[in-house]
Amino acid sequence: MTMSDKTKAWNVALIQSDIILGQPAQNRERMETKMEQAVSAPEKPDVIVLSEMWNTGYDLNQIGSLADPDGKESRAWLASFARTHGVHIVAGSIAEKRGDKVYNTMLVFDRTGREVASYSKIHLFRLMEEEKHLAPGDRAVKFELDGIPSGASICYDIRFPELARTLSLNGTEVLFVPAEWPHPRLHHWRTLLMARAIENQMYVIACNRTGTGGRDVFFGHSLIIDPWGEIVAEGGEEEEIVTGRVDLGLVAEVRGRIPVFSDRRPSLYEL
Ligand SMILES: O=C(O)CCC(=O)C(=O)O
Repeated sequence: MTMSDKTKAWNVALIQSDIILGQPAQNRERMETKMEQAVSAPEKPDVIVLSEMWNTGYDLNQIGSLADPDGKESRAWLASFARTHGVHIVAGSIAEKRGDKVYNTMLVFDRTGREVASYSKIHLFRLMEEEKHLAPGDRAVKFELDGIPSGASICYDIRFPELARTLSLNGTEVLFVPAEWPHPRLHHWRTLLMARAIENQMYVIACNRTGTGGRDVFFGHSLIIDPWGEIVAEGGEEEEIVTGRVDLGLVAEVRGRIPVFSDRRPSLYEL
């Protein structure tokens, strides 16, 4: 199926799941089972979204040996799942080994199984010592699914409004945000996601993990927020598949109602 105009809607399924620290094979099996469950639902999803670093969790001390070399194994099964079930997959992010470095990389497949984007997290999170073990990506990434301009952000990236702004100024209508965001910063998570949606007048679709990893307790609360800042769906603190329907025509409507993009004064934004 192709989507030629932007008045269409997507059913979205966020796989809000726990992650077993340092166990890529078990995590893959668990993800696949939950994704099978998502595509078997009566409202079959158009897009499935996973959370951040779902293959390894933050097992940073072993990350060099656990990371998927060139993301090959993850890419193969995700592409095959997307093709088999005719579903887009914003496959959260994986620990991906490239050369002697490890990246926190988002992979995106369309419903034919074609990889349409990969994005390595550009802002590494010092509070979890990411910068000591991972290498940062070096570019922002936008892509299309069904012709809908979409953008990539991973977890901590949402604290940098410049990234979401750059993406929206370049046409992005849907921002995907896989995360491993822990307590006690639930209000930061919800407020920042809400702000990115309202200020950029775009959908924000964010999938956060649950469970514990080391000292961190992850609270779920995956969110789908519309371009007016209304919550379409929100998870609780436990594992679940969070689903919602996204009306892609709403972006143009909201952008027409309050024309912030044409009201910008970029020449005055420098001191
Ligand atoms: O910014 C935060 O509070 C959480 C960020 C985070 O956990 C991450 O980027 O992995």
